[in-house]
Amino acid sequence: MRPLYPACDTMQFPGILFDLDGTLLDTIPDLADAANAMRQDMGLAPIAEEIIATYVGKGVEQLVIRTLGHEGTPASVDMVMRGLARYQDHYRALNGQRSHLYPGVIAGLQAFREQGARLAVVTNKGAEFTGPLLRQKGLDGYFDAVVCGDTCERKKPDPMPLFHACDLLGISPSQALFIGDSINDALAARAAGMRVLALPYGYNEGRPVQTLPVDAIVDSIVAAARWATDAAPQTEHA
Ligand SMILES: O=C(O)COP(=O)(O)O
Ligand SMILES: [Mg+2]
Repeated sequence: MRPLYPACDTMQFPGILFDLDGTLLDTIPDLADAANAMRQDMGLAPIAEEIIATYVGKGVEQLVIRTLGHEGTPASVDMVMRGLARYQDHYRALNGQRSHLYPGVIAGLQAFREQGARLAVVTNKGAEFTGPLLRQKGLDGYFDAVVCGDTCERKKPDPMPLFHACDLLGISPSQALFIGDSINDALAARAAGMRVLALPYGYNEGRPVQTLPVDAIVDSIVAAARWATDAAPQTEHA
């Protein structure tokens, strides 16, 4: 019987786009330390790392707004502006200190490279912090493109940074696989017309990863590389 989707003669996914925080690196310890240092500067008590993890995902402005509004009263614009400056100063000093790679990341990136795929990072973290962090953790050599939260006019869940990454890789969105940990990744990938996988160990703004509209949940980046070759149904590329 003819398969539903004819197999293509090139590799299944010529381009793989990766989220950063909660997908490649566990960055919560440093994000939480910086957020609590900001709170202390502003006369507020520290909050638990697990709570701050639920505030991560939509970029630094939302992290600051959510962290300052933790007690239930939304912070004023002036407070948010002051908090943002304090937070950035602290994160500049703390970035990478207690962050670490998740198991299987390096082996998974190598597996994707061996498949011949071009790789990109698409993160909502600012460029000022992303480059140094990738270098510090020995990840920078794997990627042909890095798109950050302030590279494009809009962040994930908007598809704009994903389209930009595809342009930089020289592929069409339908040729890309997105690998992330949150609703922002899933919605951005779906809006871009990409296949998408989720990792269960990241930060999905406090919601179960099983609720995400993704093609599959995989345990690690190595498992994602296996899925890309074995499990994914063949699709026709534009
Ligand atoms: O900065 C954030 O809010 C999250 O970053 P991410 O897109 O790499 O998960
Ligand atoms: Mg993430």
